[in-house]
Amino acid sequence: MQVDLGNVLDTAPAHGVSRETLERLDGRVAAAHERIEQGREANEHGYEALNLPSSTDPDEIRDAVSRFDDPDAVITVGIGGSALGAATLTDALESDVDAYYLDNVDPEAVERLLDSLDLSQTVVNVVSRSGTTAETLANFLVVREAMDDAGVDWAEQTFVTTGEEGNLRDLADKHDLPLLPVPDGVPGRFSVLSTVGLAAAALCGHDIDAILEGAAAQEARLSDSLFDSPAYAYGAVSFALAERGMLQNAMMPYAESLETFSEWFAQLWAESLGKDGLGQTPLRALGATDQHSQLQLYRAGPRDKLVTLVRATERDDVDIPETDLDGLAYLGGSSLGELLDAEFEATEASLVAAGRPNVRIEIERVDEYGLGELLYAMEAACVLYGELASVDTFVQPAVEWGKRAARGLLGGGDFEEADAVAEKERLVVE
Ligand SMILES: O=P(O)(O)OC[C@H]1O[C@](O)(CO)[C@@H](O)[C@@H]1O
Repeated sequence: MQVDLGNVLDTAPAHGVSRETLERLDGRVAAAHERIEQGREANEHGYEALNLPSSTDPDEIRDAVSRFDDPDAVITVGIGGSALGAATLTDALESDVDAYYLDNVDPEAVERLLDSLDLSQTVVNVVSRSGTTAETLANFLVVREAMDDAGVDWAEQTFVTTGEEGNLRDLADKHDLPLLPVPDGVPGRFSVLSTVGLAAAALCGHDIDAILEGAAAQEARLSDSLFDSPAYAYGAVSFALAERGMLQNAMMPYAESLETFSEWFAQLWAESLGKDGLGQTPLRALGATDQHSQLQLYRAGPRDKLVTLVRATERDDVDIPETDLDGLAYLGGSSLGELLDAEFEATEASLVAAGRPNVRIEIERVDEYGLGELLYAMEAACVLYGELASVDTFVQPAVEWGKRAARGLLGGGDFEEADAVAEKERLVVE
């Protein structure tokens, strides 16, 4: 994996960051790295996530899923980091097992999925670190009833991934369900390289050892200089650009297989760094598609964006047949991969031409090793950014207000937040 900051330097000083600025920042990176290493050595909450390449036990995960005999599908019932990491992996990699995610409580979507599956051939992984998340528990109860209605012994086809206590732990104990522990010091958005993200991947037959090896390769690159660590280079330049007004970060992979990765990145970046009025808003984009959608804004809209362009340098390819269509003959005889690469390079140059800073991240292939590298590097980049911004990277207090309001609206307790909902100002236009 490599991170190329050239296009950030090229847009400096007006809209980028100069090499001199990065060299000045490197001293703060060294101090941040020391703090991170202390946190890792002490397995402090959150920092523990950066130890997962060695602390995760792949055999424990394989043992837990080995009892399920060749399912057609796996449904992961979870939300946020309890679903997005696993989805990033299974959506990026091919498998004979279909992986689905119930990470929302849209009744039509839930019903459509359950009606489409042979539940007798479906394994269910209920994932919740806290064991109390309303959406996850509600969806589990719906899935369990659907399995009952289908005459399927749900307990035979369900395993739980959860923390040391809570409703899910109780349920697993009551029904003697197979259980994978969620590492206590790892927030959900940092848990893809743990039991949380790797169980579905293992069920789908993916090489979870290779995922961890890729992650370990980026772990080994963490150093006291951003010029020696791709992860820290990305974290430091993202921070420096945000300090200079680039308060949005468009994550734009040029690979359909990385589309869910952008969703995972959005939670990691937003929930970790959006604190104290600070943060850098992650935007989800996809190359080449969004050249025909959002690029106009990135090039000619407000000067408030970093564009992060990600690609694999190796991939399977498809030839474009020769053609005599007027004006299109230049495409014939090339390939879709060559076209995608040309679009990638043209887009990054077009952003520089418009004075819009962008970073190029390249992995060799979108395979288990490459995904492990990318995911670990983004996590380490996020932790570094949080240290440089002096925010509490590993908590998410702002999300609790809405949970209390929703619970109050459903009669789950007496919450003043629910009262505030009832007092909503209205100006309805019909
Ligand atoms: O794994 P849990 O505890 O169900 O939490 C799911 C998600 O909800 C959050 O706690 C936010 O509400 C995320 O941080 C987390 O990934």
